[in-house]
Amino acid sequence: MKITIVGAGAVGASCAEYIAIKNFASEVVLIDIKEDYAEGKAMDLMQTASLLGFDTRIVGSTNDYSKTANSDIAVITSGIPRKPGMTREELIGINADIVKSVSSSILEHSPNATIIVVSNPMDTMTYLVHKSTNLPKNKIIGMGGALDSARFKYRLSEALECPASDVDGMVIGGHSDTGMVPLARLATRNSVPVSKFISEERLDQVSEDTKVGGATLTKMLGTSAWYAPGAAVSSLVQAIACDQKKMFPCSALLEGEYGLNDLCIGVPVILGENGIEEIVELELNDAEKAKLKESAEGVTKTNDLLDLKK
Ligand SMILES: NC(=O)c1ccc[n+]([C@@H]2O[C@H](COP(=O)([O-])OP(=O)(O)OC[C@H]3O[C@@H](n4cnc5c(N)ncnc54)[C@H](O)[C@@H]3O)[C@@H](O)[C@H]2O)c1
Ligand SMILES: O=C(O)C[C@H](O)C(=O)O
Repeated sequence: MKITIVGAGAVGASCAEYIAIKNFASEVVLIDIKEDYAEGKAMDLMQTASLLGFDTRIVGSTNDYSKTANSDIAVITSGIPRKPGMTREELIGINADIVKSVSSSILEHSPNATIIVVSNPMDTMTYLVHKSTNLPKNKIIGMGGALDSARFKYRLSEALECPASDVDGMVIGGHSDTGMVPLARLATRNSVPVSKFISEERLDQVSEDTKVGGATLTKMLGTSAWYAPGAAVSSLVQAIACDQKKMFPCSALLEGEYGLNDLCIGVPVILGENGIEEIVELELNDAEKAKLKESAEGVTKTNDLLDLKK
C-alpha cells in the first residue's frame, strides 16, 4: 500500500508519522514545493523507525511527482493555514489554485488513487477536486468531520468528567466555525444519552466549544492545529487501506442525500477499499435538518467564489 501526502508541513508530517506508527502501509511519499523540506521531514521521521518499531518506508521529494507514481491513496494538505482572527474561508484565493494543480499532478502519476482533501476551506476544496478531475465520486473524500467529532468527544469527556473512550458523538455539516452541526441529541456515554449526565446548558456549551475548536487552537498556537488533524487523516487512510468499512463523517458529494445537491459537506459515510462505499442517511429531527440546511447554504456560498472555468 503506497500513500502520497502532498504538503510536508505541520499536518502532512503529523499524518505521515501516525500512518507509520500504525504500521499498515509499505510506503509513504511526502512531497512539498520547498526545496529539501519533505526530504528533511522524511529523514527525521525515518530516524524514529527503530525507536518506534515501524517498517513503513517514508520518502521525501521536492515536487517530483514521479516518486508518487502508482499511489493507492493521496492526501492533499498543501496550502496555507489560517492565522488567529481569520476564517478558513479566507484561504480560498491561494489554496484553490494549489489544490487544483496538485490534484492534477497526483492523477497524472496515480490515475487510480483515492484522494483525501484536507486543505481549507476543506468542503469547497473537495468540491473543486470533484469539478476539476474525472475521478468517480467515491474516490474523493474531504476530512473535517472526523476531526470535529474527536473534538466533540474531547469536550464531552471534559463535561462528563470521564475518559473520551467512554463517549460517542458525531459532528456533521460544513467544516467551518459556524457550519458544524454537533449531534448532541445522539451523543452517548456507553449507550446512555449524555443528557442523563449534564444539563442542556452545559451540552449547548460543549457544542459551541466544538464548533470553534479550530479557531480556539489557532489563537493559542498562532497557526492552526496539526496533531488531531494528522491523527484524523491517518484514521481515514487506514480505513481505506485496510478495507475496514468504518463509519466517519466525511465531506462527500451529495446528489439528493439529506435533500442536498451539488455540494460536498460532512455526512456519515462508510469507508473501505473503494473509498466512500455508502452515504449513511440519519433520521434528523427538524432542528438538526434546519441547521444542516443552513450549513449547506454557507458551503454553497463559498463554492460560488470558485472560478471553475479557470
Ligand atoms: N480539514 C481539516 O480538518 C484541516 C485541519 C488542519 C489543517 N487544515 C488545512 O491544511 C492545510 C495545511 O495546514 P498546515 O498546518 O500543515 O500548514 P503548513 O504551512 O505547515 O504546511 C503546508 C505545506 O504545504 C506546502 N505547499 C504549498 N504549496 C504547495 C504545492 N503547490 N505543492 C506542494 N506543497 C505545497 C508548503 O510548502 C507547506 O510546507 C491548511 O490549508 C490548513 O487550513 C485542514
Ligand atoms: O482551524 C483551522 O483552520 C484548521 C483546521 O480546519 C482545524 O479545524 O483544525
